[in-house]
Amino acid sequence: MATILSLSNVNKNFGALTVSDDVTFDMPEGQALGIIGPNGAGKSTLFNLIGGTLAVSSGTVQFAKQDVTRVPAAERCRMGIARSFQIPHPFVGMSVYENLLVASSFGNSGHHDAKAECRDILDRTGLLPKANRPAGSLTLLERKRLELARALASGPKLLLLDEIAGGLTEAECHELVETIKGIRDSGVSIIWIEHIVHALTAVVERLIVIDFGKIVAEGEPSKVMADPLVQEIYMGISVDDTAA
Ligand SMILES: Nc1ncnc2c1ncn2[C@@H]1O[C@H](COP(=O)(O)OP(=O)(O)OP(=O)(O)O)[C@@H](O)[C@H]1O
Repeated sequence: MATILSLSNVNKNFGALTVSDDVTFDMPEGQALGIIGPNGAGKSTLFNLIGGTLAVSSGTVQFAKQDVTRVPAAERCRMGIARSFQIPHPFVGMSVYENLLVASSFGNSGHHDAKAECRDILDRTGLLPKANRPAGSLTLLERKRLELARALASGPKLLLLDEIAGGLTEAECHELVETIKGIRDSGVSIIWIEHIVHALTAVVERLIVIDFGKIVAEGEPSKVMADPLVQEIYMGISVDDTAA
């Protein structure tokens, strides 16, 4: 399987604060990869470095066999890296459908028929009945779906999902997981940062744990979650507690 994304010794410092610390990993095309870690561990920063909204302090980012370390964010989007944000900010005065058309015109879509493609994405993300509603009138779940749909409309090869399930009810979360599984099964590579671990592990086949900007564990999700170090870092269960 070809490598879609490769990070080599990526570092990011804000003054004296190191937020990405020698991050190195390869991601095969078509993989669904989860990233977890405590608040402030540097997860969203990593997305900013992959998407190009932040420049690395050192190290390299390769996407689809090209060195994109110095490539601006808009160009990376056109190359096929799309992202959903923790807090959705759609164009609230535009319709849901128009929001997708905007994303399609800026992205990597190259669709022969962008309108038909956007309608198909609305259908796949459950937003077709809301297509002509102003984006500002959507519920939280619908806004999350729109965030996903806009990212898809840009024609991604790699989709970065930043805490997309946050704030949803259990039932809503389940609905969204099914939609993301559909995207994964269509062959789009996915990296998903999420605190709702059961939602994440329902989709991803590999998990990376970040703490203080450093990768501290990675591998098959159930094995990673059973690692005592991960339990201590992520869930506050210390090895001593379990022994008591
Ligand atoms: N532009 C910036 N300037 C200075 N410090 C920053 C900047 N962006 C992020 N940080 C700091 O970097 C650290 C990592 O932030 P980041 O948002 O990447 O963490 P996170 O793991 O995504 O957290 P959360 O789970 O809460 O979203 C935090 O201490 C944050 O305050």
